[in-house]
Amino acid sequence: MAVVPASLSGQDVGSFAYLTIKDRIPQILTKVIDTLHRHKSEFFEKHGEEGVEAEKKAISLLSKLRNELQTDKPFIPLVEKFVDTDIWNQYLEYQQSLLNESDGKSRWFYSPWLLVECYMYRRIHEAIIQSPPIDYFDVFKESKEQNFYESQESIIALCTHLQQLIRTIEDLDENQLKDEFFELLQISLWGNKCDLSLSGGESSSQNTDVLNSLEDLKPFILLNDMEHLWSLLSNCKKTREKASVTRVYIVLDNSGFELVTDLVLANFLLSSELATEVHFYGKTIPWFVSDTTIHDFNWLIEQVKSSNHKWMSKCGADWEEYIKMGKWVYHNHIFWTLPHEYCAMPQVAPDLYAELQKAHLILFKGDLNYRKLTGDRKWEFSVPFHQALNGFHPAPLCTIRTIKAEIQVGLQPGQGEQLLASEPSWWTTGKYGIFQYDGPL
Ligand SMILES: O=P(O)(O)OC[C@@]1(O)O[C@H](CO)[C@@H](O)[C@@H]1O
Ligand SMILES: [Mn+2]
Repeated sequence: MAVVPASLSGQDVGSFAYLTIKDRIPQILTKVIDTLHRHKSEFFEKHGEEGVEAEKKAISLLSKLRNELQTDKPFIPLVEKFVDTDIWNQYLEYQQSLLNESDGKSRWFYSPWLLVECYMYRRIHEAIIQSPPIDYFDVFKESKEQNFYESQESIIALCTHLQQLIRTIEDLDENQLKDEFFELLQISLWGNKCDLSLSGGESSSQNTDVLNSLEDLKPFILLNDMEHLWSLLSNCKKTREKASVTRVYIVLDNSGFELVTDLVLANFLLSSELATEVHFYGKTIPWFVSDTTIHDFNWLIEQVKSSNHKWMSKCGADWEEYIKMGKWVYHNHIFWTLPHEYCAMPQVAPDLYAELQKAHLILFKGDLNYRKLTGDRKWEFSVPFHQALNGFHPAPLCTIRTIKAEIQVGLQPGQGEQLLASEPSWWTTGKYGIFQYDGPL
């Protein structure tokens, strides 16, 4: 086993992990409770008194959770039987055993930050599934939909751009096609600024003109491996035999505007023939406020399709067609909402690892994916990405992430330290972004 650094943790007072556990997570929980309150009459209309009782139960479970968090109580096992309950409880026991070896405190401020945050979202889900008949309710749905509605203008601009591009795509030479690819990659990168967990669940939509801001944003791309993605995919296209496939997997992050940018990119991959199939992975339960579930995915495509705007609705119709034809495939797997780092995937979810090995390229969207890829550990800035992946190499992969947590590897010697000295919060605001590739060059 390779030696790896310690996990980020709320133990480090003043760190972003500490502030998240102290302020942001309780704020999100309070918002969840408030959301349930506000839906009381809807639950009554749908389920009568039973619905109101269920709402009360969910709220009391969530208030208890908030109290456990704020008084730094030990983690308790999950109780409700669900597909991942046993794996979760085993992991909690394992973490407890690690802590027993040191000071024995398996609690909110003493456990690895990644576990703490994942545990909180899993406990929210538990409170909901313990409260039938409202056990289907997505407490973050409203915020995700709001993000989509508030980004309408940018979405229209993006869809129009895509449709114009597709019309002339066959006339483009290699360099022009590459430029377009790079442009859509960057849009997908900056789309990741809009997550709702960083903003404590408050609205964080796309209202700047991202298409026209790309040049201004370029200096903030700290690592730029876009060229590797182009060589890889254009090479696949050139060497591909008739009837053979190029599969790109996108491990999705946030719904709303970010998801639109990812779908636009996925559409371009097919239209340019850089890929012949795009596979998407979302979350099986509501997660980190804005993460995409199958319901969000279907809902958003339906919304895009039913838009009054000609080009936007054309996009939605095309996307639905890709799904019907099997060119776009959406997958679910519980692994994505477990607390494990990705290097544990071959042991914990060998079926998923085997599936990922079929990809020609995997794109990991967003900050949480980066944290899980690198184990959410205190790596030195200059440690190579390949090393931080700690054996996770299912296929060539690239992370597309705006930096929103105190973890970054693969920088030039001194680069991270310099940023820290001039701008202490540089790595928690989403101002900077990366395309970081690992795979054959
Ligand atoms: O994965 P995403 O949506 O890009 O970001 C998730 C995030 O908001 O959640 C964590 C804090 O709650 C941070 O790691 C990160 O900023
Ligand atoms: Mn997210």
